[in-house]
Amino acid sequence: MASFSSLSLSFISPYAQSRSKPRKQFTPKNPNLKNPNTIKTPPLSSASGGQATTFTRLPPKDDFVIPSLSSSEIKLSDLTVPVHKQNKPSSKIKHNAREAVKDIVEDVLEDDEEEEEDSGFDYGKFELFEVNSDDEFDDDDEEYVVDELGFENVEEGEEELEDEREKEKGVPAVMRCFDRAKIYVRSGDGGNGVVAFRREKFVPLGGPSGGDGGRGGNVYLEVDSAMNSLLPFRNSIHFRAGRGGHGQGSKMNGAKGEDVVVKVPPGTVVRAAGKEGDVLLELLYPGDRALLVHGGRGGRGNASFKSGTNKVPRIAENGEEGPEMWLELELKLVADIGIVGAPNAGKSTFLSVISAAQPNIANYPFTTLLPNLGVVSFDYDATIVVADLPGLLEGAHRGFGLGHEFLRHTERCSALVHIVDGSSQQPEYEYDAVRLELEMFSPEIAEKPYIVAYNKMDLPDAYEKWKSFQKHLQSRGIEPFCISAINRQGTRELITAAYELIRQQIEDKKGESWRDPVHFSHVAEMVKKQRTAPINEFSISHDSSSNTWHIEGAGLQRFVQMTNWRYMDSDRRFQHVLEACGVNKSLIKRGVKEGDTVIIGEMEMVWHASPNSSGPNRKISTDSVKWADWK
Ligand SMILES: Nc1nc2c(ncn2[C@@H]2O[C@H](COP(=O)(O)OP(=O)(O)OP(=O)(O)O)[C@@H](O)[C@H]2O)c(=O)[nH]1
Ligand SMILES: [Mg+2]
Repeated sequence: MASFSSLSLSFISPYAQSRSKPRKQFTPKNPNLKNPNTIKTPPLSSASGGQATTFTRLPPKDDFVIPSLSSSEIKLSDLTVPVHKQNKPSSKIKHNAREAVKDIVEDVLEDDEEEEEDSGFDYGKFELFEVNSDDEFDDDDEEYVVDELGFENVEEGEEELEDEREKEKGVPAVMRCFDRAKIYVRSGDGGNGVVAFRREKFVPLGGPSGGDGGRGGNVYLEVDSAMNSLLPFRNSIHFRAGRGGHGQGSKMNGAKGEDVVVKVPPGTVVRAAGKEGDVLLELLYPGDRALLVHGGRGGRGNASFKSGTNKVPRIAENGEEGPEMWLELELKLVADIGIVGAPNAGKSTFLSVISAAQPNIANYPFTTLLPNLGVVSFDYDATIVVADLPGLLEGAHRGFGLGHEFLRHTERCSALVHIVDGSSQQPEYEYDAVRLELEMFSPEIAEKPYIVAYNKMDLPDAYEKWKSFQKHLQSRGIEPFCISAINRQGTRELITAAYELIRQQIEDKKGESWRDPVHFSHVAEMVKKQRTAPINEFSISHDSSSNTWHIEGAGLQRFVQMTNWRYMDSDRRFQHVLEACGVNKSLIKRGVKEGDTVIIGEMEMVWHASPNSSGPNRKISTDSVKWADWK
């Protein structure tokens, strides 16, 4: 209350006192921007298109967990880790002659690498698939069981720890912002109405001529086909539409506030912030547009209040404040085919040879940190969009590696191409691990049609293992393709086969793509409905310790906000409305007493009971002046 009275001194009208506005203050993230109001309303094309980028650097090492080298088994998930040469586990048992030859070749290769590499770190992954044969192939069954159990325990503990660490560190900002963003939108306030009277020579008593305020600008979301990520929202997240112009004399109405159109990429899902799962909108195709919030209504000028009983109204309204909302955007890429596989399998290489996309390709895991899109054109005038996703690791569904961040993009794909690295130690194991991750992440994704492609057939190592891999998959009823992405061998056949899988769906979609862009307005209507609730819908709560009555009701609050207390007729109208909508009656029924505080929206009033008119009266700066005194 003390702060209230100090506030009132600076108020324009000696009569009026307003409670401090409850509107939230939005502090900009950038500390250099001291005043949030200095953020300019962006122009119509406020959020320009951004490119999905491929980063060639490895993510910071801190983001990945160094595996326990003492563990008896190196897991697929360990691939992310640069392993120190000296500690690298080596396979001791040769399963057969071919393995032995391979190991010799590897040893030679390792020696070469050691000479070249000064850092002592090796990002190559294939060695890490090795299973420490000491445990797995131990002849002594009992020991094996004990070892296995012991290992299981250690593994569980480690996994929990790793989970926690992963949660703590999260993923780099650029990856988080690629497909998720939180934005603030606020439509423009309406302009104020004005009190004016026509004064003209030879026109005595020209009558009221105050014009209405203009309506505030609307906020729209629109799909921009040039965008393919939500990265532009890293820099600007506040979108405010322009305020409507104030009314003027000679019945001149204020200008309409400037609209704001926030551009988003195709496939953007919109939720109200903090409400998981509550999808407000899905903007899928170019040109789709949604009206998010209507601008505030312009306040009426005194010309609009002229009536048979009041020909000289001295009243005008404030413009309605524009509604505001925080929204969460999520991008789900609209790709027909998703390329999945373990890191370094050759996914980006495959995309680069089947489309014009130029993703970065390098011989280490996690070259691709953000998904890349490519368009594949077939001879017969059909095109499909293919997405190359970051590599998947064992444990991806629980947050290991990077792939899980992007796994949900596969939800919209009609089919998957699963690339297996033929040069890995155990391609079958790599295949199984990735499939398992897909299944664990979402059974729906796992049910999508998919094609398996065994890559790097040009390498003798991969060539040798192809037959056993093929048999392994055939035994499960899957016929794998073999390709050499780098030499473009088998790639055309592979993508054509993938296309055949989804041909029907593509043709169905074709019809859809010719549809007119959809214009949604249900969100704005919903917000409007909430704000323009009937004025007689309110609830009353009483705080007996401070003798305060709170009256809650969207319609009433809006009415209070639009009442311009500068004009004397506003008070009369306000009292009349409170009487008419039943507030006074309800308060009397609930036992309101002389001097109790009544709060409606931003307004704090004192209850005065009198024989003629009982009702809440605005507090006035001097207690000696009473409503009845100046009525
Ligand atoms: N010999 C051979 N090497 C290949 C083939 N395809 C890809 N590679 C190489 O394998 C390495 C990894 O290729 P990428 O296309 O970057 O693999 P990726 O699956 O996209 O890897 P991440 O993005 O890290 O998950 C690169 O050095 C490629 O040159 C192939 O058919 N034969
Ligand atoms: Mg890649």
